[in-house]
Amino acid sequence: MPLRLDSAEADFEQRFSDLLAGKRESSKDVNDTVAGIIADVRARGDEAVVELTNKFDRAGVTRDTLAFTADEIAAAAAGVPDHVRTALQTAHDRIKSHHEKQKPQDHVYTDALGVTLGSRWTPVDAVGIYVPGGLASYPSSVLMNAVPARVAGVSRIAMVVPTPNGEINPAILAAAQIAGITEIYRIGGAQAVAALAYGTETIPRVDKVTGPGNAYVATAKRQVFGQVGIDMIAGPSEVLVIADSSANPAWVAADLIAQAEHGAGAQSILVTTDAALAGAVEAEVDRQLSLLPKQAIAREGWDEFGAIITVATLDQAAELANRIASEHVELAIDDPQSLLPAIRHAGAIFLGHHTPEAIGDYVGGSNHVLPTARSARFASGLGVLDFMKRTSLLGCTPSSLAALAEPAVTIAGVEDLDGHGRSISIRLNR
Ligand SMILES: NC(=O)c1ccc[n+]([C@@H]2O[C@H](COP(=O)([O-])OP(=O)(O)OC[C@H]3O[C@@H](n4cnc5c(N)ncnc54)[C@H](O)[C@@H]3O)[C@@H](O)[C@H]2O)c1
Ligand SMILES: N[C@H](CO)Cc1c[nH]c[nH+]1
Ligand SMILES: [Zn+2]
Repeated sequence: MPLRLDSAEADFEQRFSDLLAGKRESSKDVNDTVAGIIADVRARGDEAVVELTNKFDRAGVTRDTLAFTADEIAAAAAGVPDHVRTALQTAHDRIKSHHEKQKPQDHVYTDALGVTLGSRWTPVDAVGIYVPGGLASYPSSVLMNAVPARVAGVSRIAMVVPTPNGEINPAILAAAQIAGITEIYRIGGAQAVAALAYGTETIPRVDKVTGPGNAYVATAKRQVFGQVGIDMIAGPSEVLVIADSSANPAWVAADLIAQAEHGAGAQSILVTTDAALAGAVEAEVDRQLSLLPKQAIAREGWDEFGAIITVATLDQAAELANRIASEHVELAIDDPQSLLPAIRHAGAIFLGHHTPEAIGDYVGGSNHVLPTARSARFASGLGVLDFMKRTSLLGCTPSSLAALAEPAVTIAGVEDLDGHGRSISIRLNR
């Protein structure tokens, strides 16, 4: 049974706070396990990666088979049916076209004093992209990571993907081929993140690790941050649907199930102004779950982490959505534009009855790697800027340096840093 809350009830605030505080991702156990795995990979390199991969994924890898060969990639991709390849190519092209619009411009100008100021954008040299693959396989996540990296101009992209029982969905390799990725390793979980961050004999280290994954992957990214950059925490998937009486209960139920189906801590929440709709959606989720191939996973997620919240007004729904700061927020109302300004914290917003979140997972063109676990309060979805960095530029002439010298030397004085002051004053013709 999902949690049922009603904002009119006296204990609502307490129960809502408990929902916010609920941990789906990073228990102490996961933190400790991940710290052990990272230390092991740092100490023993390939040997640890091979051992851990065979332990957790039963992948049957050796040091020599950690990387897919070019022939393996080509053969698997060639076996993918034409309609799947076409769908992946459509997704690729739409993601690429949208992300190309995110490419930042360098900006340089000279101010009234004659000081040149500006920003220059350059790509990260080497990135590791994580493609999840424990409970499900995600060819779409290959594209969501790889396309913005390529648009940014990253020169080395190393992809990791777990191969449970030694198996890979060929569509993963077809997506990689479409996106032009050639360096691919059969590894996942915390050991893959550690290998990318610290390097092993076989896997050269990268500068940044991006991509979604389960609690082990998300925790590993947190723990290697600093050694490498990370995009954000994109952990177990979430959706929050705001619906009023204009919503179709069967459609809303289908969207809640679509996230619960991700399993491994995924969360689906309905916030509605219509108590009758709340009941209808709950019954409909039950009915649709019984038709779903992944019924057990989705039902577990819905029962454990799902919630249905009844509120008085759409403004109140928006306020709760901001406090939850969900990865995905759907506005299942007739006039989504009217509520849009009120939604301030969300990884992505889906507008109106005809925009199921799943269209954004695949072919909408926007990125599906999005901040989870309330991190949409301060983080954004994956994009081209995650694969670039901004360097500031500054240039003085003799006269603009002279004009700025006095306040600079004064501040150096109050900071008691005479060396700083001297490096400025030494240049002045006095
Ligand atoms: N936020 C996003 O953008 C986004 C996108 C796609 C998927 N997802 C999420 O990614 C996740 C994918 O999870 P998944 O499990 O299918 O694949 P995954 O690749 O993230 O995790 C599989 C790995 O977890 C590790 N692991 C599993 N159990 C372990 C244990 N007991 N101890 C140590 N390591 C262990 C193994 O190394 C295994 O290779 C889901 O939660 C899904 O919601 C998020
Ligand atoms: N909903 C997931 C997190 O945004 C992404 C995904 C990939 N494939 C299916 N779904
Ligand atoms: Zn999804």
